[in-house]
Amino acid sequence: MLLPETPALLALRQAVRAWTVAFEPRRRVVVALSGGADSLALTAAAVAETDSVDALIVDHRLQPGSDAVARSAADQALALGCRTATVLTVDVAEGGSLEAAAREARYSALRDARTDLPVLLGHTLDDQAETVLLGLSRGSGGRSIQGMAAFDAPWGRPLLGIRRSVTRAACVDLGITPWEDPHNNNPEFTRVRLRHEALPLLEEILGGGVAEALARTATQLREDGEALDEYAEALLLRAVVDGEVEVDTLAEAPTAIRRRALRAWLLQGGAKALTDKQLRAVDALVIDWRGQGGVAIGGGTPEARLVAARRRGRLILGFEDRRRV
Ligand SMILES: Nc1ncnc2c1ncn2[C@@H]1O[C@H](COP(=O)(O)OP(=O)(O)OP(=O)(O)O)[C@@H](O)[C@H]1O
Repeated sequence: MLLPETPALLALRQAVRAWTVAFEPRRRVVVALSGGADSLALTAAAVAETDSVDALIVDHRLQPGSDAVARSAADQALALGCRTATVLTVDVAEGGSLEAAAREARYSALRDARTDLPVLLGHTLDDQAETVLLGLSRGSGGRSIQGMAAFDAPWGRPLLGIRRSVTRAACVDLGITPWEDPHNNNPEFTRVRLRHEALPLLEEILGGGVAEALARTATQLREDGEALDEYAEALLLRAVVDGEVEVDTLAEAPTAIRRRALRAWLLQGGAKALTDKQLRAVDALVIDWRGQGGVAIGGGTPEARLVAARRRGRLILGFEDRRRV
């Protein structure tokens, strides 16, 4: 299908072209297609800008008629010029958050079906802005507000600089009708309220440009974060001896790098759901040593706690029997 040269479609093609040059020189991609405007517009641009596009559509089977929605998205993908369009049917685990379970089932099915190609997702600048705001509410530093990466293999996000209004306009230009997910208007979801209530209010009060500013901030923080992570990794390499960390080597480093090194060491040692409070307590073993006891970290077993402690100038991470008093 030859695409009309409208401003929306040209902007989308430019975004996909830049992404492909940066991350996929083979010019072969998979597109994760929900049937919504973002991923449909992405599919059209990917067909125009790469040599081969396979569409994967996940049917979560959570709503009546979901098979027809998936089938119709597959037909649209083929009409747009995809090489293949495959519907993946998944079973969503019950119990807990349905949204999270659906996401997990979706990403796992996409990962299994992608062969060795990157999977492009239709996240836009608006999604990025919402992600930053959601991250702010978690409040655990730069990492939680650096948003989504343009490429976090195998997941590619070429549209992070594109407004949602542009993907809508592109669908109009293409004469295709996107599917509207009923969840996108359900105010029970925090993200939906951010989209329809919080962001428009912020735009009004602050005079516009808020979504762009949030997305720009995310990009900058991600770049800074990646650099700091690299320094932290190098520091850790110098500081670790037989799995233990030499305190003196860490203590010299600036806080941002030292904390990142400690975080990486704890995660490598099996820490789970590490909190800022735990990390600060472990950091205190390095820079505020008063002979205090070890710090219990999530990631132990029912019988044993995972504990970071300081012994003879080194940090050690080990299991401690929970029955011990
Ligand atoms: N049913 C689906 N089948 C295939 N791809 C999908 C499906 N649903 C979503 N996607 C892909 O994921 C992108 C993001 O979708 P959406 O914003 O609905 O996801 P989300 O639940 O917010 O998940 P995320 O955690 O990835 O942000 C879509 O643009 C599309 O590329």
